[in-house]
Amino acid sequence: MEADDFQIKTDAFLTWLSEAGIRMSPKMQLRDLRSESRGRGAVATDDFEEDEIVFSIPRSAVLNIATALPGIPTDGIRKAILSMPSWLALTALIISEGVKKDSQWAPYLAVLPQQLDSLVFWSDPEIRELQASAVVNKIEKAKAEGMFAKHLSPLRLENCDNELCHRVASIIMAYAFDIPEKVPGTTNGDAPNEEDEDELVSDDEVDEPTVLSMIPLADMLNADAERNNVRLCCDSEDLEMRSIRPITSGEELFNDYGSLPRSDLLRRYGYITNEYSIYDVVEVSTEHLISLFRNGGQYLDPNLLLDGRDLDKRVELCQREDIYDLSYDLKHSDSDGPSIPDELLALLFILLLNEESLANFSSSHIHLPSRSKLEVETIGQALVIILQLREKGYATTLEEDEALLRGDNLAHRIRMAVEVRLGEKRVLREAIQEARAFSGSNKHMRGGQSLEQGEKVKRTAEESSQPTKKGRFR
Ligand SMILES: C[S@@+](CC[C@H](N)C(=O)[O-])C[C@H]1O[C@@H](n2cnc3c(N)ncnc32)[C@H](O)[C@@H]1O
Repeated sequence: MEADDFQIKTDAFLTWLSEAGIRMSPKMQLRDLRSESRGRGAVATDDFEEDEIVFSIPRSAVLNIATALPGIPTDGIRKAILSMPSWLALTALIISEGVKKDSQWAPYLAVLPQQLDSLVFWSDPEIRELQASAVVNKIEKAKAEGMFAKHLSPLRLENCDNELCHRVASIIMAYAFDIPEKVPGTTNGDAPNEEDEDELVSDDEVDEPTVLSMIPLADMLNADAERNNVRLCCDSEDLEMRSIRPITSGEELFNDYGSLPRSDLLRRYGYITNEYSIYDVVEVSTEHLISLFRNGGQYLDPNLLLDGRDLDKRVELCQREDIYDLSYDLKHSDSDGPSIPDELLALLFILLLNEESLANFSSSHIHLPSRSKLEVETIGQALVIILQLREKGYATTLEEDEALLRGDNLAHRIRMAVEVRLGEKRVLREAIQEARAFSGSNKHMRGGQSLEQGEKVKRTAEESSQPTKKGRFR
């Protein structure tokens, strides 16, 4: 019964696509990929060369503020929608179209999902399985509900409750595109004139205004990190999905959702694949790091602690040097750089500088040392402690998570959560290894002398309980 319903909706959508002027290459098909847990998706049924049009969509078929606002009958509601943040405006428009019997987009709206696995729909126990992942603080369900209450409730749209608002807002997060407001090179869609062309040259630093849009069919494409083979092009009158490399018959057509860590992919799209693990990150909170230098005497040598004024002075220096951030992302090392970002090393460098070097640095405005000079032994040792503490914030170990995933009794969401937290622990282990290898001179560091003797930084409890780890501080 459900399968029939799925196919009926797909067929009605395909008919609508053609009536709405969407032109599909005969070399592609919209397919039912539920057996592979990917809902609908598009597949090549013949080879494509690079830069072929896979399908094109007239702007009139797109659902956005330009096309859907005129369908709102009340002047006051139109004005209110125009003054909202773009995602809320689009939420209001989709909800309004959803209750219209004669909506121009009805067959399209019917293929959008009723249920999603984005993190906003997870229960508290499910979210707890993400453990110390920073993504937990980015879900912001209550904040979204505050926005619904402020902006959408006053419109009194039919059926508009938190559940529907979350569903529509999450569909927008996973399905919508930001496209240029105008066809590039034109003013309000007219042919370019000479003045505009001059402006385009001189203003190329200025961001093009964009409009958040639901683009039928373009949003039926799945994504899988580096496997993307098509891209939406917005530089013609019609929007065009084009191949970005040769595609062989039978390949799925994959769009690019971005280089997202699996935590964010899960939050925004409700799925993960191994392909995205290369983008995994771990956030190290600056607040936690600073508090360790303020009162973390049970982990750091008490001689490395700083009083409030000294800490404030050093934080101000970090801000002056433009390396102070609320958090720092660790990642897998790759051709773009190492696991630990330069800015985090620079922050620790300033926190660990001895008084004399700090005074020189502070007054003379000399530049921060280069990366290789920041890879100082003392900084590495402090980092190992900071990162091990970060790792201990997760309730299970990397090895326990690996064992859990070897079993086949995990519910879908729990398995995804374990994959995400395990991916973060792998990044942490890599960063710890990287920090352990720092061997630069401690000359300008506080307590440098003793640190070289391996006595100033206390071993963490974890280190002493893991005899297989290299005992740098022993
Ligand atoms: C833009 S839509 C793509 C169309 C979607 N498959 C459908 O049937 O409506 C994005 C959603 O597709 C699913 N998706 C995309 N790529 C996927 C993949 N590689 N594996 C599993 N699900 C995927 C996720 O549910 C995601 O939120």
